[in-house]
Amino acid sequence: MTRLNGQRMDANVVVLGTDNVGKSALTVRFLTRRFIGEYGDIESLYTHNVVVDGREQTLNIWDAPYSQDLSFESLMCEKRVQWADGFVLVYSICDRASFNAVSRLIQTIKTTKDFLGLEKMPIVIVGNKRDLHHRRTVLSEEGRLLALSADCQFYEVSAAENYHSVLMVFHGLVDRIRESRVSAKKLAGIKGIVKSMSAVFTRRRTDSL
Ligand SMILES: Nc1nc2c(ncn2[C@@H]2O[C@H](COP(=O)(O)OP(=O)(O)OP(=O)(O)O)[C@@H](O)[C@H]2O)c(=O)[nH]1
Repeated sequence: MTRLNGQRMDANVVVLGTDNVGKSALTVRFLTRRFIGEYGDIESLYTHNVVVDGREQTLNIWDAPYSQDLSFESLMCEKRVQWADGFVLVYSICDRASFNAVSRLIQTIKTTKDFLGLEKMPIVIVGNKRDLHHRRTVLSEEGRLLALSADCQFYEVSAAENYHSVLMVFHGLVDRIRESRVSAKKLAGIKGIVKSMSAVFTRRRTDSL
């Protein structure tokens, strides 16, 4: 989970999406600025230090596999939601099924988060392989609309061709994680005030009896 000590923040990020959408390409591009083409299909956990808006961050990034087996996927989702401070959900703009899977993943994450009683989970949706626009089957508007309806951020990128847009994805998620931490702190503060006020009133009422 996220830790804030002064200016430094640690955050856990899960990169998720169906096979072949470019999860590893996106992650490796962010970590190394490079696109190497083939990545194998091993699950990986990386730690990376970045500076966002002048503040240092340590990101733990889990490049996670996806399962078609929905019961296994929901079990895994519980583990991931417990571990994560935010999600990068990736689809390929040339693969409609991968887009539909992102839509399902958002629902599964939200249901799991509610089940675990957690606060809002920051999510960024990424339509990858923008360079293959001649093979596009998912319109940008569809991605944008999905993000709007699920209160997520949206980016279309090409991990193959562009580092900057990939950087924006991770910086965007860091911003969202920070925002959600600030609102969680405020909420905890308000809850604390309400709790102590109701304790005072309860005491007064019992004293006057
Ligand atoms: N043209 C193009 N190809 C890409 C892009 N991103 C990834 N690829 C290619 O898509 C294939 C899959 O990329 P990966 O990064 O391995 O995808 P993944 O989602 O991690 O795949 P799994 O390991 O199966 O889960 C590879 O051949 C990449 O070279 C992109 O932006 N544009």
